[in-house]
Amino acid sequence: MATAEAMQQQEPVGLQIAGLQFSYPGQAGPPGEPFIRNCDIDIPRGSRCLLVGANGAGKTTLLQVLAGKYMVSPDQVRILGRPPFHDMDLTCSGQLSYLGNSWRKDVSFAGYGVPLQADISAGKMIFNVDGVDPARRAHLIRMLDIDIYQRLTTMSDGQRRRVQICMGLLKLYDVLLLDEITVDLDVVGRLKLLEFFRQECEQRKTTIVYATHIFDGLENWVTHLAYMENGQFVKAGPCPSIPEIVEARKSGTKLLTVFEGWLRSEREARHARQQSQPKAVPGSEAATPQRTPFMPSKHLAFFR
Ligand SMILES: Nc1ncnc2c1ncn2[C@@H]1O[C@H](COP(=O)(O)OP(=O)(O)OP(=O)(O)O)[C@@H](O)[C@H]1O
Repeated sequence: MATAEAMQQQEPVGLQIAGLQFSYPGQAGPPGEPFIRNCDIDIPRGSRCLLVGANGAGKTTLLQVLAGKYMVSPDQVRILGRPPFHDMDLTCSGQLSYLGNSWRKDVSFAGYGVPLQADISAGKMIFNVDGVDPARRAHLIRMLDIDIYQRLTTMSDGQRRRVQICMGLLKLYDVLLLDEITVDLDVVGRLKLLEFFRQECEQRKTTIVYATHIFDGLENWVTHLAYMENGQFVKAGPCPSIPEIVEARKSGTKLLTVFEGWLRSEREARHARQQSQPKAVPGSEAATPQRTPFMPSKHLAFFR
């Protein structure tokens, strides 16, 4: 009998990265290379890909490139077969959506023309969004346990976050890019949301890429994995193709333990490299970090 993962292999590709190269203006990768590089992967529709890596590895940068926020060559990123920067209809039509941390920081505005910190109730905020299936709206409000009569100004960070997530999920999406959106949620809220995402993938073939540092409850949730180190994938693909994940599933080892091992090895290797480099004399040219000058003709990054 075909496994769920084998069946997903037969699905059309939801998201494809091939030969992607990207740097922020002035940002240098290794000598002669861009910061984001070697990030090739095919993620079939209906898959849930976990994006992991140390702080600064490039997860948010990659998700924002996938979301079409920065220009890269059209053949380097395809979402549902289309380039996200050039094909603005992907985001305008709601097929592609990015829910990120910046949303949380940017609390004065949550989209849809409504100030999030206005002295109004959660219900007024949520019901302000047009063209929403009422059953989906009711399901989200129940699943996220939102008190629609509570005023936004009286909410805790986590309660306000639930309203933001609810608004972000009201419309139907084919590809969801999630950038650490569950940090403020309590355990039950987080597990319910993960279950909701699983149903979206299984029933509607939504494709999800989820960057997070919280691994509880993801053992049997994730179908694909991409582990980033310093702007590139060092392990990536369907879970059955990654030996450490296969082994962890067999032995019942937690994902947290696997990722902790990878991150510790990465850190030790980095420290060993730093130790082996010749010490720079403070104040000398070698001690001053050199930045690549911004050259518009060489950098393809244009901000939307
Ligand atoms: N707008 C920007 N301009 C220049 N460099 C940036 C910009 N945003 C991020 N960076 C740099 O890009 C690198 C990757 O950052 P990014 O936010 O993508 O990492 P991350 O893996 O999401 O980290 P974290 O787990 O801490 O959220 C970092 O070195 C960061 O300083």
